[in-house]
Amino acid sequence: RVLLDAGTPPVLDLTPATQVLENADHAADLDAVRAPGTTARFRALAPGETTFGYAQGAYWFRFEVENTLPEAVRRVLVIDYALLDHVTLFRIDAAGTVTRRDGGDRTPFATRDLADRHLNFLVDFAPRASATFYLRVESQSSMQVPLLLADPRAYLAGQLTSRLLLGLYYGILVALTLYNLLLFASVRDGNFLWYALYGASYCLMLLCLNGLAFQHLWPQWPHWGNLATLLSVSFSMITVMQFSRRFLDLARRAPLFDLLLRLCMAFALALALAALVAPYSVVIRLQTLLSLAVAPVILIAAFGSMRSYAPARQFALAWSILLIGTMIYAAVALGILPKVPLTEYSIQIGSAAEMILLSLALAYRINALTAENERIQREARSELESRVQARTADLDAALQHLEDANRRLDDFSRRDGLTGLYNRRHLDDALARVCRDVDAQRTPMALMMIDIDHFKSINDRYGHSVGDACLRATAAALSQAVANDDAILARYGGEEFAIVLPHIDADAAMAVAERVRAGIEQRPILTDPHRVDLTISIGLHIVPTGTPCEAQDLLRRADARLYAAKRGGRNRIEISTYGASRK
Ligand SMILES: Nc1nc2c(ncn2[C@@H]2O[C@H](COP(=O)(O)OP(=O)(O)OP(=O)(O)O)[C@@H](O)[C@H]2O)c(=O)[nH]1
Repeated sequence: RVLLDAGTPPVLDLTPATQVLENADHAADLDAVRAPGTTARFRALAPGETTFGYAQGAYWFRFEVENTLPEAVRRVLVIDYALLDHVTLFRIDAAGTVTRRDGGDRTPFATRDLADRHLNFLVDFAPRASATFYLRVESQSSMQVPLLLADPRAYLAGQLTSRLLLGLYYGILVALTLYNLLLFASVRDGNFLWYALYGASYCLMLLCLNGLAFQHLWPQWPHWGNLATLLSVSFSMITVMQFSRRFLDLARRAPLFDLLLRLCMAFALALALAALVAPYSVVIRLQTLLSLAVAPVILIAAFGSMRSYAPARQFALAWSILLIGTMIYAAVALGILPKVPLTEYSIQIGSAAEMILLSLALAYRINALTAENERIQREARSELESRVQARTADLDAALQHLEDANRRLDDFSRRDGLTGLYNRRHLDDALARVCRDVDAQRTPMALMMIDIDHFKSINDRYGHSVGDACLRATAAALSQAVANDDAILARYGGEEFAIVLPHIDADAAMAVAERVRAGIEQRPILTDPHRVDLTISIGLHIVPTGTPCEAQDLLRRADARLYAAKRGGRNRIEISTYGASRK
């Protein structure tokens, strides 16, 4: 029996003064439970015993209240749990009058005495009057019946604090949801969308579970309120599983967990559809079981991915905090931890921290992916650069080869095939160049035209191949004779050679010519089995300092001297300068 006196606390826990009776077949009415035999079967509640699991039948609670004060007292009877379906309160006065009140979340919200998320009934006590209460509770949800008897004003004042904390909590959830929705709109990364959907369904689920959705969103539609609870539970699970699968990249990193979560998602979706037709009690029980399975699967998957995937660490931390919050809440329900705001709201604190951490984890993941992308791009760029460099080097080498080949080809086209000396084409170019040089530097120069004497007769006598050998030997002898001079030696045609001597005066040129002539004369050509004695005739033309040098004129004049040497008896040198000539 509860006594209302001056010392009674304004919010009183009725549990110690309450008796309970379980009526498995729902059939008993007030008279039946008041029958002497049945009354005796009521048992006192154990300390803190307010939850009875998913109960099949109806529960009857019984308590007596006596107002010992000399004035009338108004109290509110509160059931501190939002989801009970049908609650009937019978009050029996001392005179035996029975009054009945009905409530529960299957009854429109407006029927409640106080506009509060918890079911409540106002009860008035006359001075020094007492009453016995029978409370019949029937629900497909989990049977939780924490009874309070409170001064209405004190109760509502206490609710203000809890409303403030809940408001703060939902504010955080809504802000995070909207923030991630905006991020999805700009970044177009599906993870943000799934996070936002998870945030929204989780928020709705908690609003349903703590009675605020019924009070504020659909007070007229209790049936929809019950359906919405089931749907929000299913969608919270579906969205959190999809978010986890995507965030942790389970399809690639842990295909088995991915498959497991996909099956769970399909099951959760099936339960959402079942909620439309199946009894609430069946669906909510299966959902509770499923959620007990899903939470550890996600946590294990997150811990498993941690080593190879850095963003999984924050994910695992976020989940751990939510689970710790849930465990603290369970510990409070089991009476292991005291019920203070920090523990009472541990699920809210845990899930708010979880949502914040997950949001940070998303940002971290984006950063990590961006860094990874940049690294790949950087590597691809440097790979490309090194390939371009390798190709450029190949190209350079090919160009070099081509240049060398061209040079060799050019050189080849300027060489005489038989003797290896420069040919006439080269001589013409070289002579023109030397002319320009000596003109510019104002130095003298000389040109020697050389012809082998009676070469035709060598051919005729020994044969053409011996003639060729003689040409090669003569070429070698000439090269040797002018090796130390700055001379350009060429085979001018047939058995005729030319030597250009740049920057040389008449005497020096004459000395070279004499050395060349004597060299050939003194060195017979030995081509087994023949010995051929050769002589040459030389026409030498000198361009003295200050005289313009003209290649064709020079050739003509040197050639003229050569013929003079032939006419003069051969094996001799004829020399001329502009305007003068001498032997
Ligand atoms: N074996 C050989 N003979 C050549 C070559 N080019 C030209 N000849 C020969 O050289 C001879 C040149 O003779 P000619 O110009 O008549 O005069 P020569 O016999 O040298 O008499 P002179 O010049 O008057 O002393 C010709 O018989 C050509 O056939 C060659 O590459 N090889």
